[in-house]
Amino acid sequence: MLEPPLRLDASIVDHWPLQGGCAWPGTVNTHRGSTDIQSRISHHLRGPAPVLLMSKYKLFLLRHGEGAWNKENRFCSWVDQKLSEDGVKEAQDCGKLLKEQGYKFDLVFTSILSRSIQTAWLVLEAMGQEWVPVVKSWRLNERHYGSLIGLNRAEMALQHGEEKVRLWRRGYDITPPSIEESHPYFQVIYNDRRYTTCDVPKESLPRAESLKEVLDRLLPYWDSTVVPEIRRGRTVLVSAHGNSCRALLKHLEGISDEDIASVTLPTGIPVLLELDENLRPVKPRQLLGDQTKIQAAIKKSLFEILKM
Ligand SMILES: O=C(OP(=O)(O)O)[C@H](O)COP(=O)(O)O
Repeated sequence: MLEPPLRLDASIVDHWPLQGGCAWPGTVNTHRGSTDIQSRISHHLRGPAPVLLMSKYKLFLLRHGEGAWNKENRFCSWVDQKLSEDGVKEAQDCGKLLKEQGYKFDLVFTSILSRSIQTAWLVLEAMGQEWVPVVKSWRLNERHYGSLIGLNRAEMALQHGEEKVRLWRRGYDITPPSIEESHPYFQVIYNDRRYTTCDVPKESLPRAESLKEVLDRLLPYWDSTVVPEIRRGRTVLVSAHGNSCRALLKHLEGISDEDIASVTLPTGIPVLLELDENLRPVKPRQLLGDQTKIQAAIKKSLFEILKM
């Protein structure tokens, strides 16, 4: 069997032959104690009596279709933007693809931001599965980008330097400056009725988050609400955001704090994870769809964020 590469980097994105549409997560670093699916699988394949890791559950993660502010290159975060025309099409195409491939969902989880909910609806509609329950939680919201919300990333780079913006965007435990009451989107966000429905008082909701803090607020919900459904054998779709999905991938795949920087998800592309009985991946994640387009989108995003 072809040995997978040790890390996802720009050259691997370029040259590594995709196997069955798989994108191998950039994670090894067993010395840091991360649980690493590559070594788990290699271990099983190299052992005297190879044991095939059994896929017990299928889980789908989806970053919503393109939103208006994705197009304008602005930090959208907790601002409730709708999908752009292209984003609507991405979500519909995603649903068509999942239908063609014969997948059936039992339950969908979304954030309480419209772009993830609208994406879930469009996917279910295209699949003819509109009746499937959709459960919403703020804990799947996009990362709270604090005072950066609404700002254009390219302008930010000119003002603060590319390195600073790269750290704010991809440093695992770097929290951007908090949103202040004088911020143009403060009232828009915190006076929105949806934030009175959360399982914490409005005053305790975040004012800025690192990716680590996203994972910290997401995990209790994941463990208490989503995991039991997966264990019951339900096929779950999580329709969420770039960073809430990255946080989940980090958790499920045991990606290191460093390597998560180079994991990026294109909008509207479903990610299939096959998990064992302990909810650990048994094979590389699969980004479903046209592999040439997917790899081009990943490359573009990695170049833009990390200049890789
Ligand atoms: O709203 C956002 O992501 P989303 O489009 O997945 O909801 C963030 O602005 C993503 O920003 P980043 O890619 O700089 O982390």
